[in-house]
Amino acid sequence: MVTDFEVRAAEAGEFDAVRAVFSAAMMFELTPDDDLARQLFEPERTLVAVDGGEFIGTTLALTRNLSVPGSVVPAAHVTGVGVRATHRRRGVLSQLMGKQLREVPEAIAVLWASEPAIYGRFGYGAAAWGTAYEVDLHRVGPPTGPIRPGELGQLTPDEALKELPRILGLMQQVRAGVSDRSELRWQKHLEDKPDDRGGRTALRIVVHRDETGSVDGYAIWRGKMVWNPTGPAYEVHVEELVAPEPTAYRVLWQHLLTMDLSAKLGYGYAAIDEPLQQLVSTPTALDRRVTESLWLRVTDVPRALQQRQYAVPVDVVLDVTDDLIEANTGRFRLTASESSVKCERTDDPADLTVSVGALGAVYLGGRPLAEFAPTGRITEHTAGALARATAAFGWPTAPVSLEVF
Ligand SMILES: CC(=O)SCCNC(=O)CCNC(=O)[C@H](O)C(C)(C)COP(=O)(O)OP(=O)(O)OC[C@H]1O[C@@H](n2cnc3c(N)ncnc32)[C@H](O)[C@@H]1OP(=O)(O)O
Repeated sequence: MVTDFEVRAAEAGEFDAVRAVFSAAMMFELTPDDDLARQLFEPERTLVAVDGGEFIGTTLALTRNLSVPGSVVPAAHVTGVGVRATHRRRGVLSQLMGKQLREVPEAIAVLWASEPAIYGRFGYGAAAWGTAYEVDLHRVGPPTGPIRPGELGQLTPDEALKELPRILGLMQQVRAGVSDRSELRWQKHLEDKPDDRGGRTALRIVVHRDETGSVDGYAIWRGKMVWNPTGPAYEVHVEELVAPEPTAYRVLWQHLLTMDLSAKLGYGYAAIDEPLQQLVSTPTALDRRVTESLWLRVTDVPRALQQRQYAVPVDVVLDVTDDLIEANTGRFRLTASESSVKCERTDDPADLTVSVGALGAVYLGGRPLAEFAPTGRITEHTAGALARATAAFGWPTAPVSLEVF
């Protein structure tokens, strides 16, 4: 064990040192200056492990909101987790993560994991599962239907900065798991540095307009020119498609799936229940690969359970186990009706014992609570309580996370 290192909040001037640790751990080259990333740096929400003056580990908690069933709430967006290879497996991450999870003011924390094996031990659960598509455009059978002249248009990044945040906000009302973006974060999202294009074109931002001319959906994509001996086989790479309104959704996908010269389309952020599967004639041509996307950690049980909505009324006493956060352990009564939700500590006997990791996994309504019973992470003490709680924690649409942060 490394025992003589210090874990503390970063200081304003330590952006470069923090970035150097993370880039070394993740094996990517630093770009010379990244002005927007520097402006987005939140030193007081960044923890560093320092050993004799050397930075050996980091973790960041970004200040952002996340949609959860029936609401949009603050969620610590954890990223930048890295420990120098020379100091691995000596407890550095454990110290950083323990301090971070005990101290963040938000009732939940979320992250995308580089490797799924890392975060379960810290009480995170895989709360949203995403689907990556690699679409065979010759086979897929795209959606069909009329497209009015003027219904589709293209925006510059500056124009997009004015229109897109509103659409993302509407999307947060439709699906859990969607993170908001501040103006600065939107600028970073649309920054489009040539080095980040991976051999593809610059960003193209296509929008759908409703009959009044108002933007109600958008797609951000890039193309890649590919010529085979037999002819063109271009690739369309969709980076984001947000269209909560059904016509906008259909028309945008119709547009992208019928792009001239193209043979393949890639999209990495589809939901498990992505409606596109119902709109194409050959869903198998979407070639779907399912992976965990958003991991979620409940850091304050009563506050977290009280700030989401439930699919059906419920009254259940949960006995929560949590090895890391003492205040989370014990019995809590969750009472939810159509008009109110309450979660309070209680001395009443437990209906269910549940690990904090299982609570995180079901928090966004993407996994059934009952799935965890055979794993030992949930025990039923009152007959029928598991079925009732499973129905309440579920949600009609699956959560989706639209970006790796
Ligand atoms: C949200 C994000 O930013 S995702 C990015 C995560 N970062 C990376 O993947 C970069 C490369 N890797 C690293 O920087 C480091 O190896 C880390 C951060 C993954 C782990 O840091 P360490 O300081 O080595 O972790 P630490 O010593 O505290 O390990 C705690 C436990 O987790 C286990 N563990 C650590 N890393 C891994 C891993 N990649 N896979 C499986 N288990 C792991 C350890 O074996 C240890 O288990 P134990 O308690 O049973 O002995």
